[in-house]
Amino acid sequence: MRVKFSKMHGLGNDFVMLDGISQRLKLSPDKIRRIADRRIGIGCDQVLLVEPPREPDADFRYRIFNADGGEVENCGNGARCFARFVRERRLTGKKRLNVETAAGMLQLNVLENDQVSVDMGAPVLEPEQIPFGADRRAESYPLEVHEETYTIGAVSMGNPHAVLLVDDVQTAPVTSIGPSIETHPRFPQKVNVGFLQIDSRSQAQLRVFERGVGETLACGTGACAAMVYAHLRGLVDNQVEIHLPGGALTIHWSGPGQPVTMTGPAMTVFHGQIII
Ligand SMILES: N[C@H](CCC[C@H](N)C(=O)O)C(=O)O
Repeated sequence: MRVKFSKMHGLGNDFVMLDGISQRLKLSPDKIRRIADRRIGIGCDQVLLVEPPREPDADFRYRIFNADGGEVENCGNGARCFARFVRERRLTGKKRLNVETAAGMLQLNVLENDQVSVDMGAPVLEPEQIPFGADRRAESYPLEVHEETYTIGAVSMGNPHAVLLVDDVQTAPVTSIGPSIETHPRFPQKVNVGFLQIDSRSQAQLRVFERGVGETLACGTGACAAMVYAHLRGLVDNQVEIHLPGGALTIHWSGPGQPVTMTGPAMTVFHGQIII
């Protein structure tokens, strides 16, 4: 089957965008893995599928698949690219979009100069909703990994995140303990793992070992989760510029129960057809 796609990225977190409205697609985990494979396919961190909405007040439904083929609940960088994609493909002329995801509704606002702002909804902090194994909700949690005990934050942005504070993000053990935390038994649906260096009350640096992918150049939900954890610990103000290896995102959050807003770029690289 020939399938049209657009290759896009948000700060180097790269995506294959598929229009499931103008073309009938039958995807499987194996097909997703082949599309995402950087040798036998197109290559990407996530495959994003645009579908007609099921909710009455949604403009579109958008589904997210990690490179390992697993479907997940949310993708921040992907949401910004999604907004640009549906406008470029003339699927809408709107600049304010309501988008249905497995994690709930997102509000997207297309701004000038390739920027998109996303209302990511309120973070979820109750352990059983993350899900994370803990007796009760706490500001941070001890986590045993390879006979070491790490202090983590646990936050869901629709998808689960563990966040560790580090002194130097360049030397953080992203690839040595990232995989062990990603598959830690206290995270029954696995977890994205963020390593956060706080430089001031409004500036921080972050690297993320993403569930189902590995380390990416940027992670939008990871930036939101990391800012929420730092804010809960009283270490940052209500707006923080999070610097990831691929570039910076502006995250705004004013406290529990409030939505997190993420603003950043979305770029289209090329269009093509793949035979799957
Ligand atoms: N790996 C994530 C999905 C993609 C998130 C990331 N690419 C973003 O921009 O938020 C997960 O398994 O929950």
